[in-house]
Amino acid sequence: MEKICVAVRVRPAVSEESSAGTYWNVDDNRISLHKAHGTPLSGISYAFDHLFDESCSNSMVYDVLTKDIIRAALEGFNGTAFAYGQTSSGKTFTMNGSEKDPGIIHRAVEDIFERIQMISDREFLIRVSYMEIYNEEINDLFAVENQKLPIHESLERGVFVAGLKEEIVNNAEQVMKLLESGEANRHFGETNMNVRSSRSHTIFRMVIESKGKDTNFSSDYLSSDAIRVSVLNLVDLAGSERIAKTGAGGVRLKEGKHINKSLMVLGNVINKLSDGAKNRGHIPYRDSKLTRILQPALGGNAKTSIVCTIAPEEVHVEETKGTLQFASRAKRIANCVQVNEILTDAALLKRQKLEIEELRMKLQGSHAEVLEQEILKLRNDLLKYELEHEKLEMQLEEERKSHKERDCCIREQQMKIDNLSNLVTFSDTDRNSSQGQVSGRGNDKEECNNSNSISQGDAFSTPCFKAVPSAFVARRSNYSVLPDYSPLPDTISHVADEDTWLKMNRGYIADLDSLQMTPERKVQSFPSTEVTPDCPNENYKQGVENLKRQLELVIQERDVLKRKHTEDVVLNNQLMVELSELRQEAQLIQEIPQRLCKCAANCKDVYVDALSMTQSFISDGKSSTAKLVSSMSEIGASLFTILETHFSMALDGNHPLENDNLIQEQHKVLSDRLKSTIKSLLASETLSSQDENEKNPLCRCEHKGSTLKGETTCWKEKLSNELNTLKERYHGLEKELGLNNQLLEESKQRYNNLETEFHHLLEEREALCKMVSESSRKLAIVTNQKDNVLKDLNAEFQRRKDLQEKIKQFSVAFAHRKTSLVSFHSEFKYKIEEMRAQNPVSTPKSLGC
Ligand SMILES: Nc1ncnc2c1ncn2[C@@H]1O[C@H](COP(=O)(O)OP(=O)(O)OP(=O)(O)O)[C@@H](O)[C@H]1O
Repeated sequence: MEKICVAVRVRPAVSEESSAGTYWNVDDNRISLHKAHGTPLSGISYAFDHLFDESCSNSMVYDVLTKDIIRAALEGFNGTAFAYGQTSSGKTFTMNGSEKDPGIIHRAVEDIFERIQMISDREFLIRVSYMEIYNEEINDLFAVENQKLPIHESLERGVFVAGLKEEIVNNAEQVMKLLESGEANRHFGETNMNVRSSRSHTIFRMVIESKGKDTNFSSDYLSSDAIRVSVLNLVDLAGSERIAKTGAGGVRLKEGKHINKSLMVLGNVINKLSDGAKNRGHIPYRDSKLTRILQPALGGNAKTSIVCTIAPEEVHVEETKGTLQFASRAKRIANCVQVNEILTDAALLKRQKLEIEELRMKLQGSHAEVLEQEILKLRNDLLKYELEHEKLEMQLEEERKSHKERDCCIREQQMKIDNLSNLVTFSDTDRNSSQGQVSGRGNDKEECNNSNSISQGDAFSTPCFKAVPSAFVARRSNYSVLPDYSPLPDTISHVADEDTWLKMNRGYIADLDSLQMTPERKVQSFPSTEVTPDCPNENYKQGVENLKRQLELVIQERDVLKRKHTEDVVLNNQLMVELSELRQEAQLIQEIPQRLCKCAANCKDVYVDALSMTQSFISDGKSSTAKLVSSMSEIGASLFTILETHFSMALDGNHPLENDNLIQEQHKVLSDRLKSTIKSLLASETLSSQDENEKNPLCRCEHKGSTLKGETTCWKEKLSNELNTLKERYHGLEKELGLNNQLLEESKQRYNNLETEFHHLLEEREALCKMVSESSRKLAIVTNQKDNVLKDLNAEFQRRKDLQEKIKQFSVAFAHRKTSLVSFHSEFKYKIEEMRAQNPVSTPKSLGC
């Protein structure tokens, strides 16, 4: 993107003005309005890329502002240079110049042909055309018969004027001659402001085509066959004008209206473009032929420079301010510039061939080796990644398997623990019952004694399992409702007999033969920091349950937070939409002062036209009626100017009330003028008519008319009618102005309300943002908690594993003890048998002792 280059040129003053007024001060690249005694007027100061004061020549302007654009045009960039400013400010002087000091167009033409001579490696073809836009119609200045030409648009040519004569030119002289003939066809006219005023906008266009001469390979081989086409527009605009000042009527008036309208559209286009890409919206290029033709130069593909010409006289202050405002807006526009190259088929083919050649060379040369190596390396890397991937997949699979196994194992272990607990509980009951049996066994013994020791061996026989099956079976059947964990005995001596062992191992498939004999060691009771001795398994389960519940809660909370977050995001989006709507509305409101400004300018024109028409009815220009009308005209015009100033101040963001001094000054000047007019009129009136005149200045005119000699009655009536019409129009305008003011007030009010609302919304949005960040923070905490819970679960899992390991050790030790008990039992039996055999008389009773 490239900004438009904007410069301001101050024309030398036409006449010496009284030093009482204001003046424009040029300092480096800044221009500001100063009071007579040198103090700058606040708010009226502008800076530009370049500023040319009265002493600057056209050659300086060309060198600084346009030379680069002209040179870029030879390299294939589109270029446009135009002059803008009020009438008689020096636009034509800048573009066309004089004999002594040729203007931009002449210098550009000469420069182009000089440069072409210097560029040896390219061929150039230059076509020129010259057109004017007169009363919104395009005329060919090279061929007078080509009038009212239409504008067309095509993909290849963009926007173009159909039927416009284009002359192929070979040298500067040829162009100069053509220009001269074109100038002759151009519309000029005399106005109060300029004896030779341009009544049309003119566009001198040069189409520069170039092609490389050398078709062999060169460093620039890629574009040797491509054709570069650039369009250079040199534009001299007609000047904006105040009809009151130019004194235009009839044809001039019509021309002036067209000029003003097209310049207004240009101003609108510049305004929109200066708003920046985001806010600009529709650009009204099509509203005038001028903007349509200049479209590429305004925000399009062209290097553009604008020279804004101003008149330094105090009487033109308002117009100058308008021009400077236009210039400062234009300064903000950026164009997108690029070389215009057209590829012919041959060029395309050649370009592709070269590309293929280049690729082949790359492959064949040492580059190919590097590439091959690189490919090999990449392949190796790929293989490595694949292998790693496979390995990781296998690991993952193994992990999954082991995880499953572990799960199964845990479940099994859990069952075993349950069984053991049941059995331990059962063994207690069993022991109690076996104690009862022992005490009952005493009776049995007695019975045995009675039955002569038939069942002696029963004293050592294993307790009958079938004797207590029902309780055990009942317990087993209620397995699932049994407590999951019961304390294991501290020593294995409590479960010393084989049957009880068998009972204990029901449901636990333990291959006793495979059990290794381990050295006897003291079996630790179950260590558990958290497990209470009375019901540790229950506690474990409960702990796990709690953790699970916590996890669920955390997940729930996370879901709620997520939902809330989504809702917040939706709300935020809605707020953003509302915000952009409000901004658009505010934009519209901001445009109101601008519209009011235009409205005031139009009203002023109408008012001044009407008064100048009235003046034309008065034959005696020195009569008091003429004086009255003329001073009314001036006062009215000044009033409108004040209004315009106020609106333009509002447009620039300055509140009119803030510049109270200026307003008061203007007000004072006006009242002084009014007073002096009334005084002079009063002096020529009779005493009787004086009172009446003071009350009603319009009646005064009538009376004056009646008393003045030499003025016919018919004339008087005409004048009075005219004045009445004027009065009505003036009142109408006053009303309109009042309404506009009211509208402005309302708009301001609305704007303030909107601003307040906007602030509220911003606050709300901020609060929402805070809530969202708070929610995110909570979410992070909850996620953290969840991680902790998962860690706890893993720890729990590990503890269980350890526990199972201990149970296993306990089982091994238990088996070992059992084996030694069994061997002890059989040894004991054997010894008793032996003793019995040695001492057959000893009684079982004594043996039992
Ligand atoms: N920089 C300058 N130096 C000397 N004379 C100038 C300069 N600028 C303008 N003038 C003179 O001022 C007069 C008006 O200038 P010019 O015709 O160029 O104004 P303009 O802006 O083209 O007016 P319009 O819009 O009416 O065509 C001419 O006589 C011109 O020679």
